Amino acid sequence: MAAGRVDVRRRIDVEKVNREYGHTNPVKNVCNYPPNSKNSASFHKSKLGLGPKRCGLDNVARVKNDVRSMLDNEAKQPPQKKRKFSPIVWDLENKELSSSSKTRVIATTTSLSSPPSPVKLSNSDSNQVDKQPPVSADLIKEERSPPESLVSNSGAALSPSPSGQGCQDDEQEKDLMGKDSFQTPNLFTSRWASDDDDEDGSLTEEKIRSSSLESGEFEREELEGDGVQSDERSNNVLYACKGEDKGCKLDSGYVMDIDDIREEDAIADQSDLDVEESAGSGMNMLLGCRSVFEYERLNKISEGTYGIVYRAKDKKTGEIVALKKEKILGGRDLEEYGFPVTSLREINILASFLHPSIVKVKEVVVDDHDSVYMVMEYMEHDLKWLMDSMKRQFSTSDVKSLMLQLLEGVKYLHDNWVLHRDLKTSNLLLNNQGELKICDFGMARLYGSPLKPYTTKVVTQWYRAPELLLGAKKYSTAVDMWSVGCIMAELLTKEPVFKGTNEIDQLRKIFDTLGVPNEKIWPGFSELPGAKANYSKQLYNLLRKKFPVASFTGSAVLSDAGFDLLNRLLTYDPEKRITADDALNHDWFREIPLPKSKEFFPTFPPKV
Ligand SMILES: Nc1ncnc2c1ncn2[C@@H]1O[C@H](COP(=O)(O)OP(=O)(O)OP(=O)(O)O)[C@@H](O)[C@H]1O
Repeated sequence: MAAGRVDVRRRIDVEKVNREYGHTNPVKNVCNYPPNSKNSASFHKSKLGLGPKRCGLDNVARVKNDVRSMLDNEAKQPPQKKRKFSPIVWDLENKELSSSSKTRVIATTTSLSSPPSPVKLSNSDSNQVDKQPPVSADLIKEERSPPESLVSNSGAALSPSPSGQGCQDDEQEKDLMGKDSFQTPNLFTSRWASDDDDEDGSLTEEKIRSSSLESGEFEREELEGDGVQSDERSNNVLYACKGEDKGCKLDSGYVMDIDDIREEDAIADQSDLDVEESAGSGMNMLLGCRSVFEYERLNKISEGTYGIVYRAKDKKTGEIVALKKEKILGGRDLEEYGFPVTSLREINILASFLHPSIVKVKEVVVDDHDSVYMVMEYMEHDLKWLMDSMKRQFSTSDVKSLMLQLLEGVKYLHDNWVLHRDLKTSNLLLNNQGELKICDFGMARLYGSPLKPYTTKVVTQWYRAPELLLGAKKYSTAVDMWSVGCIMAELLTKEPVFKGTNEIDQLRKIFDTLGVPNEKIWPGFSELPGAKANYSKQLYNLLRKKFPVASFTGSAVLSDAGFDLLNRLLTYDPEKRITADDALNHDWFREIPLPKSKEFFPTFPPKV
């Protein structure tokens, strides 16, 4: 094992877990939730006071109270090493820590220096009207900092063992789970041994049916001898990609270089916590989790940069779930951390959150190859796929319903100090109950005050805010709100609104539609690194042309109120861009046609 790598194959110290989490009953198995809690999310929510009732919380003082009570509670616990804020919780063995000189994880101790400003109608329109009430003095005075409660003790428990039985050795497993509750998996004959699926990435109805007949038999023939290559194959995806242009080209022309994340991590390293500080406390993310063999793999849904998503069935309950296999990309992440930072972020954040608009992580499971899988509620569609396959556009009331749910989710994230940083239609899932949920938190991170420099290579290019494209290193929640604006436009027309082929072209497309910004409408614009370049000379905001009040051609129409919301989302100056909270209260959602209720939302043919 390379120096500093996390040894995830530790056994659980059941007694320690019981001691740490104050269990009166011994931990039986699986993830270390306290008695009566159904899953880690509810555990963390109840512990952090961030449960559903707190959704929409915008009172910073209340958050601080949560932090205080959390800290008080912690003070009553046996002495532990204190951590600074970190979205990442893991467990390292101290001896390994000392052997690595560079074992630091990204984190931020920051909070927002400038509170949300009054929102003005802006963009390249020269006549800006201040239509919003001033921000309350209390809010401005309040020093905003991320609640420590959010970042401590979060994360599901993970810990693969070399035994192939998840995190326990055989005997312990039998004791904890009941003698016949666990079927010994054969890695080399299981569907989980291979990342491959059908050539077209999906199974036919017939194959899905036959694969569900009896797990094992069908797969055994299909995948004999395939397992050993699976990790190599998934690694090769990155290497092949990196060989080309140092980055991975994604669905919408977005190039994300793994080095960008590292660059960001290095920036964050300068003042944030190091692993050593985090190692002494927090949950072991790999502690006590079940094996992936509890699930029968059905078909591959998607393969992205950071993970492969499968549809799978819980062998015990028959429940259909989505399993995201976190890719171990090799390189520094693997050598120094033993696990990709992006995956740690995603698991840690998702396991901490519980909101109807955020995809629910049920548990984390492992296999014998040290692969980690996030088990999520299964959602039938993502909005990108849906719009690509739909013949008609969403109606205005459909779009309002989707936008409200999206804004609720974004508000929840921002209230809880998280920037998603990769909002796009393929990261918005929709189920047949008309529920929208945000997924893919690989790029998400905590934010706080004072603003810190982060990498600008976040957010898929078409949804990337102008401040990021122009190289601003300090940014905040407004980057997500720009993406929400792009998503609103796309939901109305079924087409991405700014479809640049590269970063320069992306800016050109934005400027061609909204006009070139200037110091008057965006103070500080001219100081941005990219502002000197010679872009378009187009001075006017032509957005209304793309979204007229009426149309005789069947193209998207937008009322004045709807256009006002879109314009406020696609406002150049991040300080003036509308917040999720204000957007939720926008008049557009109160005018006819009203948002469609979820029960009446149309259903669509399944993806598989
Ligand atoms: N819970 C889920 N239920 C159903 N499908 C899902 C679920 N989560 C993700 N997917 C599908 O998998 C796709 C990729 O998921 P995700 O974005 O989390 O992976 P990723 O590797 O980070 O992808 P990318 O590189 O595109 O960002 C989604 O667009 C969606 O189609």
